[in-house]
Amino acid sequence: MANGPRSPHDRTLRRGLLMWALGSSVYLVAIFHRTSLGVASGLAGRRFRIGPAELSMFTVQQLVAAAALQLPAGVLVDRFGPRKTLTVALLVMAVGQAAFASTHSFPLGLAARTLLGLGDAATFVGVLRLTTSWCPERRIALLVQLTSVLGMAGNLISTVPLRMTLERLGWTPAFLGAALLTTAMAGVVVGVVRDRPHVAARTPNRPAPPSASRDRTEPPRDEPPASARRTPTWLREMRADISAVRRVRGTRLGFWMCFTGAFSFMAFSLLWGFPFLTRGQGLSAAAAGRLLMLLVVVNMTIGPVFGQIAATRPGSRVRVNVTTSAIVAALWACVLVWPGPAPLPLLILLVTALGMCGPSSMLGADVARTSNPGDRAATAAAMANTGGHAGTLAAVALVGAALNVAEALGFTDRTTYTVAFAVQWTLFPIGVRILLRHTGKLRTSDGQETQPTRA
Ligand SMILES: N[C@@H](Cc1c[nH]cn1)C(=O)NCC(=O)O
Repeated sequence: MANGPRSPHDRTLRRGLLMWALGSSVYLVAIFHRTSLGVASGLAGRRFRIGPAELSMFTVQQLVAAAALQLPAGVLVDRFGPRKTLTVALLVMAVGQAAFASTHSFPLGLAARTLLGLGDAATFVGVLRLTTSWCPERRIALLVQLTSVLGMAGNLISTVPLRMTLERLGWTPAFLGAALLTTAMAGVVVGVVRDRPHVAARTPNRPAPPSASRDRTEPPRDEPPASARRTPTWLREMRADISAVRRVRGTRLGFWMCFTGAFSFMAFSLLWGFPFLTRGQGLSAAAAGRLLMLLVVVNMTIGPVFGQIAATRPGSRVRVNVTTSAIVAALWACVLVWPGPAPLPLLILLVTALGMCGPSSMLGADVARTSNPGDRAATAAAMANTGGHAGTLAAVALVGAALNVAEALGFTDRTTYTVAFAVQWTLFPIGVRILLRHTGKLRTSDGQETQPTRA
């Protein structure tokens, strides 16, 4: 009977889902902050008295901060637990958004966006660690994709609802309100989130005992040499954790899956998609906005599908990731060689395929997670996610540099954008080639992809 007494297992599962939901809400808040400049860029230009180049610096600065802190954030999550790290991340984002709400100075604005990026860095890996600690293994891949779906909801809130709030309340109250809500969320996390079931049963910073699934190549932790003993213990242990995770081949494979899966989609959705569609392809602002909305909707729809595939057929994660990237690369090639503006159905196909890239790159984080022991889940996922950040920064920089050169040479808008996006296209063959090399290493003698397990 559904109403009968619940078993301890059911109770743990329910609490696990509550923890996941709370963690994912933190991620939603982070994605809201990450994307909140989109509809506010016109207002920001007037408020800070800056042009498009400085405006894009806000986004790039935020990305660089998130990328730089990604790996340390993963290690901190594994060491101090998701509750503390998610709380600090929320408070850092709240301070960043409050500063962004109050200042008119461009350098201070940049500092505020840096804080937003730093806080953001800990959220995805924090939720991932919370999920792996609380939920059964067979549900994790799907829940991680659903986390991303909720993140996209944060992206949606930062579009029309944020624009309406900005119009009604104005810049400072709207962003201060967002900062206040973020602080309130930190209170909820402190009050409700617990790092794992039965806290008392485990040691505080090392939740799981060394497990049989740890990489066999990992050397024993000998006494460090005298020179190394001058380094603080926490720093030595942090370095040891990072290098242990890096040595696992599945982590490196996950890195390149994230790199290849994320770069084009992220550069398009965060910065260059809108000008490409309007100035490069001649669409109206409204039509370009609808295509960017389609990108988010596809991302949210495909996430659960890829999550289910990862949960039931983990051996196909690499294939799904590579196939998605190949489709996107082929569609980009069609759009870029099309004589004149590409037809709308082709652009719709391209944007739909780009929307699949978010869930596809998440598969890389999942491969890294399952290739490492559970007490390094966040570090492993962070290392893989760094691949996505590195690819995104490379694509953003390549497109930006190519735009500058093409504009200086006096090309038309369409040619300028075609050249710039052709340059970012070159990252596909590079990423896929390295990725496939790592896949080759992951195959066993009978040709099957190995299935690394986690603690
Ligand atoms: N789907 C990935 C794409 C990405 C972005 N940066 C690095 N990879 C993703 O959303 N990861 C989670 C995140 O919030 O970074």
